[in-house]
Amino acid sequence: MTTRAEEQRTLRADVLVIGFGKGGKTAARALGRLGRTVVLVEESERMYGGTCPNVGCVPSKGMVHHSRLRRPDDDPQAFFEQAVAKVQDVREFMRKGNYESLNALETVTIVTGRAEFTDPHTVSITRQDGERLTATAETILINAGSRPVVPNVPGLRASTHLVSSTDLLERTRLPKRLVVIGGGYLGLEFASIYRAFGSEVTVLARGGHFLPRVDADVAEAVRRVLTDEGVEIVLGARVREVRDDENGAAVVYDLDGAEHTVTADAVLPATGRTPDTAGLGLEAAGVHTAADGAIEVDEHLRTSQSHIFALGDVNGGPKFTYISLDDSRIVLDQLIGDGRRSTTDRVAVPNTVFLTPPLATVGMTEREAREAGHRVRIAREDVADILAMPRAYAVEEKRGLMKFVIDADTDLILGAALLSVDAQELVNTVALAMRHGITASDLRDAVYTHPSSTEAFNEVPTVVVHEDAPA
Ligand SMILES: Cc1cc2nc3c(=O)[nH]c(=O)nc-3n(C[C@H](O)[C@H](O)[C@H](O)COP(=O)(O)OP(=O)(O)OC[C@H]3O[C@@H](n4cnc5c(N)ncnc54)[C@H](O)[C@@H]3O)c2cc1C
Ligand SMILES: NC(=O)c1ccc[n+]([C@@H]2O[C@H](COP(=O)([O-])OP(=O)(O)OC[C@H]3O[C@@H](n4cnc5c(N)ncnc54)[C@H](O)[C@@H]3O)[C@@H](O)[C@H]2O)c1
Repeated sequence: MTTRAEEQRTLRADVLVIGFGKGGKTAARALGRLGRTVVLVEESERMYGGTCPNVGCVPSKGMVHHSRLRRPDDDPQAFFEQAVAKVQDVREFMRKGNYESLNALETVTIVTGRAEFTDPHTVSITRQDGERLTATAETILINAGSRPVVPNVPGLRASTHLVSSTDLLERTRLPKRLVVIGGGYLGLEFASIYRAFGSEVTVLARGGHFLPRVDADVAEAVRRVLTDEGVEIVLGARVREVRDDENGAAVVYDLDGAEHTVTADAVLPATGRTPDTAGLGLEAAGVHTAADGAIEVDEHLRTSQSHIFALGDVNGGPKFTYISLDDSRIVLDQLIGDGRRSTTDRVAVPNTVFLTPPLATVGMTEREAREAGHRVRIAREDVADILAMPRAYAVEEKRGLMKFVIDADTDLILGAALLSVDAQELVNTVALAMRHGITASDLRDAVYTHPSSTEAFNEVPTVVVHEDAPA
């Protein structure tokens, strides 16, 4: 697409945005609507809208959905191909929508090319055909995202079977055997998706504890769901080497002092993502980075140059779309508000790993609550036993559990872990309750629609399985 901007060679604007991610596009839209001139630079025309709608949250959750529609007599390969096509249609719809909604604003100019600072107010933009433009602005927002980390395992980078999450969302060939290195958000979501599509899946997790960020009882329930579906989870595996041979990639790992090998058609490293700052020319701008490449920011997201802000994954904060969105609120508050909003305002931020059923968590674990000095009451129930929640039976998803960590002295909710149908929605209600000091008893006594999953809250807080003795 050729935009108005690309007919000119030097662009001047009030605000320059580097990267079409959630934070950048939200700020660009708000500022453009207020009459500020904005230049938004995005490296790839396939990425209008950023990671989330193109190669992240939305297509991966589309794949979760489609993988669960497969019936036993569907041909796995044909079914998979159709699912990828449907998910890519949604991506295309969103990509276009993202482009058109911003391009429709007279004040906003989208430039497709890679931006690199040449001084604190100027970037040079290189388009794919090699043409160069310059853009300069008083205020600059960096929203360049992150890229996957590929661990330094001999043979992994050279393997023809190495895949990224993006490859797995776009390719139309279902891998017969998928090996995932890493047992975090991405690794477990892709393991669950590809197993449901019919792949043999092995997860090699390096720690001895599965899901160390949740309590052991919750982690065990998640492990059971995945292993019952046929995902093989190897804990404490140290991947030593990847060797391509005639059967695929031989992934060699150490476990308990012995060497093991698992063969795969596709090997997915899911070992975290790192801020995408190499090549941005941050030194020329005088913008400081931390050792891991993250742009250093204060609680208002200002970098070491006070007119340059960093939003989203690139600033080293939690890597979620809703955090990038919240970053845009903070930056907008600095530019057009009263400047009081900051990252320290964030309380009870929920997370969801989109397994089936999803695992959603918020606040403290049982262990963290005790470490923080609380006298803890634990309420917990298996989903199949929650009489107040017939929805689990109606939709035939009775797996999982709900757990609340409650302050036994104040009745305030300190945290929750919900492995349940609809958990990605339920957790937002718990988070809101926590933020506004709504007690566990208030949550229990509220009136909810029927038959809904929220009704579980009428019951689970009453199922107390443990309370610490008074000090
Ligand atoms: C497979 C997957 C699933 C995920 N699922 C979820 C989920 O369910 N929920 C959730 O909240 N989060 C999820 N995430 C994380 C989420 O996608 C990211 O946290 C979020 O998209 C980060 O957005 P951002 O605003 O930082 O920038 P991004 O959306 O990453 O955008 C950055 C943009 O900058 C561009 N760019 C980079 N460098 C330059 C440059 N020099 N010049 C011009 N343009 C440049 C890039 O091309 C990119 O389009 C997932 C991530 C992945 C990979
Ligand atoms: N549902 C969601 O919200 C969602 C889904 C996918 C991704 N994401 C975001 O994307 C980011 C990237 O996801 P991710 O799962 O790659 O990262 P992650 O940080 O969630 O998990 C990485 C895992 O890899 C392990 N690991 C790290 N180095 C390793 C090595 N050398 N060998 C073996 N294991 C190793 C870690 O111990 C950890 O368990 C996440 O931080 C998350 O914010 C979010």
